[in-house]
Amino acid sequence: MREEKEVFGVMMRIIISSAGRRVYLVTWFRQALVEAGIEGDVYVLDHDRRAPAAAAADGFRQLPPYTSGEYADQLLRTVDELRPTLFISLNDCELTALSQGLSTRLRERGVVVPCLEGASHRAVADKLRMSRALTRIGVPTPRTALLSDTEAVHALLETTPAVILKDRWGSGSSGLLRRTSEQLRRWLATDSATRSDLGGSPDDELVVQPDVVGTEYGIDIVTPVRGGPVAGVLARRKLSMRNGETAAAVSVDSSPFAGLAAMLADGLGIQGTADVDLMLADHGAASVVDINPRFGGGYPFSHVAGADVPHFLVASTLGLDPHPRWNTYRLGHLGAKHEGIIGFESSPDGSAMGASHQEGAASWTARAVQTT
Ligand SMILES: NC(=O)CC[C@H](N)C(=O)O
Repeated sequence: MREEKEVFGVMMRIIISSAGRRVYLVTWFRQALVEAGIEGDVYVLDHDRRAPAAAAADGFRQLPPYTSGEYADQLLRTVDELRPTLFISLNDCELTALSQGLSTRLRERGVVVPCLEGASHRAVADKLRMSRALTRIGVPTPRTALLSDTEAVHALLETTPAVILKDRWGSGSSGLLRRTSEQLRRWLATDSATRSDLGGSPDDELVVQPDVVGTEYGIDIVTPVRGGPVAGVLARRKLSMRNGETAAAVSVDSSPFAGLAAMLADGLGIQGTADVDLMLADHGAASVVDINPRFGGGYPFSHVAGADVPHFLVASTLGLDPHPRWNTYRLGHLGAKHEGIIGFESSPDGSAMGASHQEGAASWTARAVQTT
């Protein structure tokens, strides 16, 4: 696929579901289409009709919450209406639904849906299961025990001076607490009725892991959208976190992570892109602490350094050769996230309708103008 040549006759509609605040991804997918000369558009689906990403998209449809019995049927109706070529989700709950059969129903409609299959998805969504699954496929990961499994926790405390506790089903570092092993031993020795609250979650919803001293890295493992060998790995060293997401990071050479990426891609059956957090201990050993089978909060740092995963995913969906530059980026490039704001064209009741720079939105604007 060459930027300067138009790909005649190809019309590609991309749906980014649960796009939320990730305006940049909508923009980068739209750019990927334009730069490759592919006619197409990017639609956003979200429960929140004021989701910022909706304002950056060519079109928007509101969906019920994932917990609603209406969610799956409404999603299928929306897909039948919009007939996308590629459907990607940025939300872990939605990815759970996709991995449990919804992706099959979308694929039956001819839509390309990169996601993990059920067992692999369960393995990455649950940190207890993840540690077992990764150990089984030979990927280093911290020893993990459920807080409610007192025996396993005591055994783990023997191996480390300090531990971290985090949400078993959490994303990023949600619910993260640090305790010395001695503090946790004392906490466990206290009568459960009079114990201080530890993070607010029930004991079987928190996992305990050794507090690995080292440097945190984030990588994206990129594979073809229908699965296959690793096509690229993008890496950055995290400098700061905010709300469970990387806030500042510097791009680094990904080659030290190539072996690990291949094991994960093969062991889990990664499709498209997966965001992986790693700790590199001071003595050099890497261990995987979190896996999100989607674009995560770390990808923007690789993109601003020059990588272009949206381009690769578009090419992979259409069976075209990607431009090899998608997988190159400047090393040592520092990125820092900042606040942004986007304007919506509004309907008379104030609900978000889309942005004014797009064709689709232009008719909404006209409709809004007519009715006021
Ligand atoms: N929310 C997420 O995507 C998880 C955090 C992500 N791995 C990051 O480093 O930003």
